Amino acid sequence: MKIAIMGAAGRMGKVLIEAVSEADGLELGAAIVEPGSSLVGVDAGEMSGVGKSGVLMIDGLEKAKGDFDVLVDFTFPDLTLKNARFCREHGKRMVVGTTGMNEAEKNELSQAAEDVPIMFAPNMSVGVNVVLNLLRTAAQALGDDYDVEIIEAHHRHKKDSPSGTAVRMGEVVAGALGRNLQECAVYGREGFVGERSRTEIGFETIRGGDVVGDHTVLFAGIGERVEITHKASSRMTFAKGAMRAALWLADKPAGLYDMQDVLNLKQES
Ligand SMILES: NC(=O)C1=CN([C@@H]2O[C@H](COP(=O)(O)OP(=O)(O)OC[C@H]3O[C@@H](n4cnc5c(N)ncnc54)[C@H](OP(=O)(O)O)[C@@H]3O)[C@@H](O)[C@H]2O)C=CC1
Ligand SMILES: O=C(O)C1=N[C@H](C(=O)O)C[C@H](O)C1
Repeated sequence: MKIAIMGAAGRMGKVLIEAVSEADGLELGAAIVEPGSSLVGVDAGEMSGVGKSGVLMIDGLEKAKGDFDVLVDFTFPDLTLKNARFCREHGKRMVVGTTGMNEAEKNELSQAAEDVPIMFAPNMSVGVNVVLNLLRTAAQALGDDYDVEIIEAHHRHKKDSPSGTAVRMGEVVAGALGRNLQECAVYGREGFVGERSRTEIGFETIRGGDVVGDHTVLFAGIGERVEITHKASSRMTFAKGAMRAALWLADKPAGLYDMQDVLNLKQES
């Protein structure tokens, strides 16, 4: 199966090229960089440090049309949606890791999935997807007596906030508590904001240095606190998840899937 990597020279792009080179059953078909990039024409394997791949980087998905089966896209919302329109038109599968999409953008991605299989997840690590199930269990057991706060930390270059993973964690906890995240989320606090309401879910964001991705969900009760934490120490954990998803999509019909489908972790909510 041939893989195209969008944003090949990005933090995730480079690691994804390495992951393709290590995966059984997958082959690098194309590596796409920003138009005008000085990396156009450079060997993608050499750029990512895995040695010559024979695939020269290009600057446009249309130039790769005949060279791939699955597009792996970890970039930014506008570009991912443009690529989804292309994949829909040309019958290509997609693995999407891009975060920071608003509701309208997510809807647009699901429309593309009416015609092609797309796996879309804010975090492709096995650990985070297991944590999502732990969070559901904890929230159901602890209930409304425990205040929920979600704290995430990422590297200084991250553009979206809070992280896609933190938002998904919030959705899972809110769902388990019978709340609507859009109504109960509070993002950061500053000034004389008054006492915390009992039903809010707070989000705190830290940005700095080279933190790959830390997430903690705090359930704070009277007399005790429960903290469920995941720490990513290498982007390879996300890249391996993306490869697993690309292989999993091979025999799937059109539709929007997530990493819990790939890992067979889906639970009744
Ligand atoms: N789902 C998951 O498991 C994970 C998701 N992510 C998400 O992945 C996304 C990317 O993260 P990260 O790799 O750190 O970001 P980067 O900014 O490092 O990577 C994005 C890359 O896309 C390139 N790019 C810009 N425009 C184009 C274009 N028109 N065509 C092709 N490439 C283009 C950028 O080039 P340039 O820099 O020159 O503009 C950059 O190299 C984020 O949304 C992040 O949250 C990250 C990790 C895990
Ligand atoms: O931008 C990142 O780096 C990451 N983004 C994802 C997110 O927004 O949740 C996943 C991971 O935490 C790394």
